[in-house]
Amino acid sequence: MSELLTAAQMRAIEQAAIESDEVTGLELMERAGRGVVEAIFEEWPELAKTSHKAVVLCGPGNNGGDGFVVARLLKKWGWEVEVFLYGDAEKLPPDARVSYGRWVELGEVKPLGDADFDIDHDMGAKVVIDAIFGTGLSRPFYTIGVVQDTLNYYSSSKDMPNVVSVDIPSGICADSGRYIGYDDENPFDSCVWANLTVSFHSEKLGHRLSLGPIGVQKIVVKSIGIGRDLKQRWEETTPISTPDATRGAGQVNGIVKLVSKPTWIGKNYGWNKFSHGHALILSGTSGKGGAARLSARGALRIGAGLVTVAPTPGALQENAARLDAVMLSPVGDAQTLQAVLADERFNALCLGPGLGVERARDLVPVALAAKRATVLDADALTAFKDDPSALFDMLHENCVLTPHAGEFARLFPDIDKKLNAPAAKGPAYSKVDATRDAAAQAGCVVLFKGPDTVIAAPDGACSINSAAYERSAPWLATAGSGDVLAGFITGLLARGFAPMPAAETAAWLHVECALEFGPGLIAEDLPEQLPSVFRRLGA
Ligand SMILES: NC(=O)C1=CN([C@@H]2O[C@H](COP(=O)(O)OP(=O)(O)OC[C@H]3O[C@@H](n4cnc5c(N)ncnc54)[C@H](OP(=O)(O)O)[C@@H]3O)[C@@H](O)[C@H]2O)[C@@H](O)CC1
Ligand SMILES: [K+]
Repeated sequence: MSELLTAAQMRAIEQAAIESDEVTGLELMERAGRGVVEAIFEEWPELAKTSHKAVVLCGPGNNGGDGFVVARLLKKWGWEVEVFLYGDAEKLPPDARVSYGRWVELGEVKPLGDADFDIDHDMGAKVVIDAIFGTGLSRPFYTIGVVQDTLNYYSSSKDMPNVVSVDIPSGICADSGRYIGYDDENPFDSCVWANLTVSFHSEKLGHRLSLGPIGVQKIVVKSIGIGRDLKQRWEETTPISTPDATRGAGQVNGIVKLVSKPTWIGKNYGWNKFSHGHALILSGTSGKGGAARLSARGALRIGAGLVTVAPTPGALQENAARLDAVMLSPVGDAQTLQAVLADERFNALCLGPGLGVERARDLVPVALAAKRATVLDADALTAFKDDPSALFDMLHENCVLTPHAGEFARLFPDIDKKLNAPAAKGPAYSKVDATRDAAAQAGCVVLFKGPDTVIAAPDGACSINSAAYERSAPWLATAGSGDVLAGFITGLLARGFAPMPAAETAAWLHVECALEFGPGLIAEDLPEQLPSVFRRLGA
């Protein structure tokens, strides 16, 4: 899994490299600028063949400094380059000031303001470089709305210059992926939309969270030669908490991981069905069983040895008519569930999909008291909206909560309020912050669904399963898709996965199944893609 950094973590890493005399800040800036030019020529190889025109928009910090390096390198490549600066050259930070000085030997610098931009005119450029703000964006910017609109017009129109953002599109908070600004005050309350974004060393959280991917469009990460192991670097510079390999992505001083292809999905297959665990999926009344059946199918396909659905007695016939490999055990009330759970072989439980809120209120306490690995989704979360702390008091470390945005707001209203307050300054409160806070409050793993699914454990371990860029699967937002995900997690818990890796692996496979099927997907299709996904993974 690769690391996703905050602006502060990136700065600390750069600082450690600079302080160890490994490299100077100016050298890093040169490498960053070179990385941008390389990425442009890799993306559009025809641009490297003859000279063209570029417009470079530089801002008041080191992001602008990178822009001056890009301008110089393109000029040396024979291009015509027009450079604008937003801010005062005398106030540039030292490295950016040097880069500015090197550019000034080659060409002029015009002030960047709205008057300099005409939205109908492409300035004859093939590429416009957005080096206005990077990881240092600290507040909204209002004064160059026309510039911003012009760039967005370019990037979304054919035969207009390509917009290349340096590090992150200006306006996006590198930590949260949110646009910095007040909705009601900023008429241009969005960021630059790029055609290509070139970042350095590692992706930042903002490339993956919230609206970040919409602005970023395509992300390329270039090395700036500070390649020493990130963990080692942190150990040298910061007190470290020991990462725990048994907890999936683990935690290295708060660094968030990007969930990637599991390497071990097939490795713990045992000898027979009994060593793959037995998942119990609680279900609802007659006519409401579809969601739990989807979970059960997911749990079975992902490798649980046995799966039992437990509907109300009245819904037994309906379920018997629909299920074959999945077994049935009627559960009318809490007492019956307690008796069923006396069988220790049920090692993973799933409550929520199609369960009904009343029934959830009765059954969840019994299920949690049994201390099995437990997924709570849908109705099992909504059931506690009036008294979330009653639920939190019962939860234990082997639980996974899987709220979507609405369920999250019901269970964690204070956290949700913070997350949805306007991002008035950077770094803004992010979905990563929110999910970590929720996991700490709940005392178990929380998987906060979305195209940017965030998974966090109470100790701060956190990862993002991103369905963006090459893994974008908007058709995954379909009825019942969450029920299948709950089933995937339950199935992996039954197989003995710990909650964090179970949630991460299930979320990754869920997106993979959607990609495997493509548009037109319905929830029933998801579990059926697992065999070919597993084959591809060599599981
Ligand atoms: N460090 C390194 O060695 C390397 C860094 N690299 C590059 O540096 C970038 C980070 O640089 P950075 O920290 O200088 O931040 P950056 O995004 O350029 O802007 C900060 C400036 O903008 C100002 N400002 C903020 N918001 C504003 C607003 N709304 N309206 C107006 N002004 C506003 C802010 O002012 P302040 O908040 O301090 O008042 C400050 O002056 C990073 O993204 C990467 O591209 C690479 O070269 C590799 C080596
Ligand atoms: K930028």
